[in-house]
Parts: sequence; C-alpha cells; structure tokens
Amino acid sequence: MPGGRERVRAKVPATSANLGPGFDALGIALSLYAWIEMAPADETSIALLGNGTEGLPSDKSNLLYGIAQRVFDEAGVRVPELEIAFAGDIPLARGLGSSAAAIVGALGAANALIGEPLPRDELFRIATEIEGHPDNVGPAIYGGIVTAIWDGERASHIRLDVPAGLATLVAIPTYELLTSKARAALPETYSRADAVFNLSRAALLTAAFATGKLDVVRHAMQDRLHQPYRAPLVPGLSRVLSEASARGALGAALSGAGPTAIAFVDEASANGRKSELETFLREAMSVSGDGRDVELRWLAPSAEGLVVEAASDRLQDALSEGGLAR
Ligand SMILES: Nc1ncnc2c1ncn2[C@@H]1O[C@H](COP(=O)(O)OP(=O)(O)O)[C@@H](O)[C@H]1O
Ligand SMILES: N[C@@H](CCOP(=O)(O)O)C(=O)O
Repeated sequence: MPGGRERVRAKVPATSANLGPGFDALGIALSLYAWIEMAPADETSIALLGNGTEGLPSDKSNLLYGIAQRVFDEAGVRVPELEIAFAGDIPLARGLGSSAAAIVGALGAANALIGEPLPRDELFRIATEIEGHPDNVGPAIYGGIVTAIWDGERASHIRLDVPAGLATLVAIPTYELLTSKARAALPETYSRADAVFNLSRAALLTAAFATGKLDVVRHAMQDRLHQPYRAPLVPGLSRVLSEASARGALGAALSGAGPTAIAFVDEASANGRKSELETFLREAMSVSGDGRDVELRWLAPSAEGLVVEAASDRLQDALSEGGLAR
C-alpha cells in the first residue's frame, strides 16, 4: 500500500459517557479494550472474535467495513477488499462504548492502512457524525476525560488528564440495553429549571476534574436530563444514584446509555469502604436478587485513547498466544 502499511491493528479503550449531568458532552476512557485489525485482501473477510459478537454480520454490511470504505472515499483511495478482524473485552450494548470503540478503531485502522491522510481531529469529526454525539467517541480517540460539543458539522473538544486518585467501579448487568432504545425514552423538550440544573452541574463537574478538586464531584453528579427517564429501563439505578455517596463513592451515574452503573471513588479517602461499595452496587443492580447477574470491575481510567500500530502477526494468533497488551 503506497505510503501506508500492510497490516495494522488499532487498540481502543472503553468509555463511560455523560458522567451524570454531561449528557452528550462529557466522557472518560476506561482500561478495557477492543482491537480492530485490517489488511488489504483479494476477497473481504471479517472475523469477529469478541464475546457477544455472534449476531453481528460478518460480510460487507458490517459497520467496520463500511467505516473503512468511508475513510478511503474521503482520502480518494480504493481498497475494496479487506481482511478485517475484531476482538474485544468491551461488552456490547452495556453503556461502555462498544459501538464508539468499533467506529473509532475502524477509522483509525483504515486511515493508517493508507498512510494516515486524515488528521486525528478529522477522525473525531467523522466518528461523532456516525455516532451522533461526541461524548463516547471523544475519550475513545483521545483518552482521559473529554468535554466536547457537536453542532451537526463540526466537533470541538478539550481533553483533561484524569485527576490522581480517581478510581472507578462499574457494575455491569448481564442484560443488554441498546443506546437507540435508551435515547427513545427521553423527552423532546425540557424546562428551563432542568436545563439550568444540568448545565451548572456539568460545568462544575468539568471544573472539578480539571482542577483535581475531587471533594466537589459529589455535589456535581446529579442529572435531570436523561437518568430519571432511563431509570425505568434499569432496575436499581435510582437507588444507586441516591445512595452511592453514603456507601463510600464520590458519586455515581448511569454509564453511557446504560445499563451499566459507574461509581467514582477517591482513593485517598476511600478508607477501606471499597468492599461496602461493591456489595451495595451488586445488590442494587441485581435483577435476579442474588447478585450473580452483575459483574463488578474496578477499571482504571485510560490516559491513552486510540493507538494504531503495524501488526506482524494476525489478531487471532496474537489472541491465542496471549500477545495482546490489556
Ligand atoms: N465490532 C462490531 N462490529 C459491528 N457492530 C458493532 C461492533 N461493536 C458494536 N457494534 C454495534 O453496536 C451496538 C451496540 O451499540 P450501543 O447500543 O450504542 O451500545 P454500547 O455502545 O453502549 O455498547 C451493537 O449491538 C452492534 O450493532
Ligand atoms: N450520550 C449518549 C452516550 C451513549 O453512550 P454508549 O456508550 O452507551 O453508546 C447517551 O446517553 O445516549
């Protein structure tokens, strides 16, 4: 491939979007990853190696192939046949940005395959256009915490380092909730009081992250724009939102469009209350009541976003030999 690579592999982090009040505006990258590999081929093949990918198409109708072709079209290059492989630890349709990771990884891999004609900010613009909002694709590309806007044509963002000592615990239910369904539950209009309630908290939360003032996070995580309307779709969410701060968390939120819940903890003041928070989240989010249908994970924030490298072996081989850095 002139100026490009023969085989490339993109690594993309999971994300938690919204963080409570920052609906469609704020998100954080988490250390759980998806890999998307591409190489030119004589005939297109798509290997889906991740858990939960069974129902996804493995022909040219797959999202990953379509996005790669969009990059080639924008760059005026033709690569009609591709060998694509996807593997990932990010569970699908749980509010941890699986679709954002797939979009960002496909954009990054396709761009690298043809010599990176598109700058990273253009990848962000295209990813936002495809996803419809910038709050999960932003941290997936840039890592850290990202605050962003989208006006339908242009996307602007600022990336913040994650404050030292901020730990995140996610409670992932076994059931899926598609973002499209969780968005359909939202009203068309909001009152001025609710708009002011959210914009003041989103601004305070962003400033708290930017300055490392973790004690302010607990006052800034409430939301009136999406969580109250999504709570009927996520059993236990209302309890988590109202009680998590009394159980050792700085605050809690619905992760992305759900159904995962995310709690923030200040390592410096957790004072041995992590197991209390774990027990509480497991109990509250369990539909079966015995907690076995909820997976708890302490996921460190990921400072790194999209990384694309030349690959010397196939993703299948790297996976089976334990060669993927998690
Ligand atoms: N590797 C992939 N290939 C094709 N489609 C994918 C891939 N990963 C995710 N998707 C699509 O994204 C959907 C999940 O996206 P979404 O409902 O936004 O949930 P979330 O992004 O929170 O996991 C899946 O049902 C699937 O249609
Ligand atoms: N702001 C969006 C975020 C969706 O994130 P996802 O990771 O669940 O796709 C929303 O809340 O709808």
